[in-house]
Amino acid sequence: MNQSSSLIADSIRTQKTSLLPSPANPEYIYPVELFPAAKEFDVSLIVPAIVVPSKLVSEYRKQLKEFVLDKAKLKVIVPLGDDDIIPVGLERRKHRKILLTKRSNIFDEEKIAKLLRNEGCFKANHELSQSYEDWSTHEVLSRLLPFPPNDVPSSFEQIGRLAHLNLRDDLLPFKYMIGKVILDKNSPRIQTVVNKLASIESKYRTFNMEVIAGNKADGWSLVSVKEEGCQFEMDFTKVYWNSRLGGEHRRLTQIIADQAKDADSPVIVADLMAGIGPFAIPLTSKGHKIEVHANDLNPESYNYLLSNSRKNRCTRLLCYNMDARDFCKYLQDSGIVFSHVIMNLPATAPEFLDAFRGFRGVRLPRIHVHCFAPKDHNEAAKDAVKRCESALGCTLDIDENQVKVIDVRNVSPKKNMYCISFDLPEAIRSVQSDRRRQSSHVEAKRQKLT
Ligand SMILES: C[S@@+](CC[C@H](N)C(=O)[O-])C[C@H]1O[C@@H](n2cnc3c(N)ncnc32)[C@H](O)[C@@H]1O
Repeated sequence: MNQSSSLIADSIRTQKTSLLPSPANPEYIYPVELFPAAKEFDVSLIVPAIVVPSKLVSEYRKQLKEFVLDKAKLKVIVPLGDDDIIPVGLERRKHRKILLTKRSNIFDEEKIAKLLRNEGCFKANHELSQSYEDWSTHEVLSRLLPFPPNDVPSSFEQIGRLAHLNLRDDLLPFKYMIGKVILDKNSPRIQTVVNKLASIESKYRTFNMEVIAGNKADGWSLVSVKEEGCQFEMDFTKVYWNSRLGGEHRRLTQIIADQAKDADSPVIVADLMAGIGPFAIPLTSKGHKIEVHANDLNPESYNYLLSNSRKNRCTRLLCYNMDARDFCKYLQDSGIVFSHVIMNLPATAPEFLDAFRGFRGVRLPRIHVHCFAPKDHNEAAKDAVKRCESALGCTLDIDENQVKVIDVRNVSPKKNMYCISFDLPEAIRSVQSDRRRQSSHVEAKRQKLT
């Protein structure tokens, strides 16, 4: 909180705080129309101001930048009120007040003192009335929660009209209050606030969530999201979606789309764990010469993949509902010659590479496999290569197989998500499907990743 805001906060700290939510009433869901704590934010205080001619207001504001009151949502240029005293000869309506930070000696500051010598500029005060609506989410929660401002949540992941939080354990007693403030400050853009109940462990990478504020009527979890110019509809409680992966979806689709520009025939892509299609749909809805075979094990994801494909008028998108290993074999058996494979199931995707053992396709594809690994990039790269080699049953040559490891996103204090891309090695063709027999062979031939 900046100096001005903290002064305002100090002034309300002296007021009655009995209505503040506390761990004593943790299960209290705040009514939509009334927030008991809201009136704690009604505050009135006097701040210094400088009155300047209206036509020079932007110029003077720039000059006084460091002294102007800095508080979210606050108008710092205001007209003169009837109570403001104005020197004889000056016209009230042709002047504006610039509100300044509340320092006792503000008018002694050299820049302000100099400005006051200009015609039409003079000192004033301003009575500032603030209410709950005028405070930012962070300011309100910093005031209400018994934590230092740095430990107060104010951001969230947005999925259409839903705000999705993953609150720390010590914040759970305050979850309904946090939900209510986030809803108030972001409505109508946000209509429901949910908190994740447990870490993602399910087979389909979905998770349980609790509505902590807002609309929870039937259909609350049906959302529509825009990414890469495409519209995705889904039931957020039934399929996987992560808005934080937008950058990765763009990066990989761009690489493939760029290659398709120079290709004579369509580039064929196999998306083994496609979800509702954040790679597959942009690749096939924009007229690129790209054909995607997109698969997901979750029947709900498959259904949304189909409906989103229709909605976005995707050409050359074929959808499947199979296990990724079976799907990989199916594509080979069908003689489909794919040149890129996307595998985004970071917890276990590298292990699925065993499905390529004894590869029979006429062309060895480029693989893009996502995984979690330690923060340190070199350590992560070694880790990722080792997991891939172990599942493939043969080694990867950094140069020959064009191995690249990209940092995708920060996941937790110790873990990042990465994407490892490589050309499937020729040696995979002669690897048999017995994983146990191959792993010692890989250990012996392991290369050092530099
Ligand atoms: C992390 S999500 C990624 C989805 C999508 N690629 C994206 O970027 O949003 C992983 C997906 O893998 C699917 N999945 C899990 N196990 C699978 C399996 N054995 N075969 C195919 N898909 C699987 C899940 O249903 C989920 O949609």
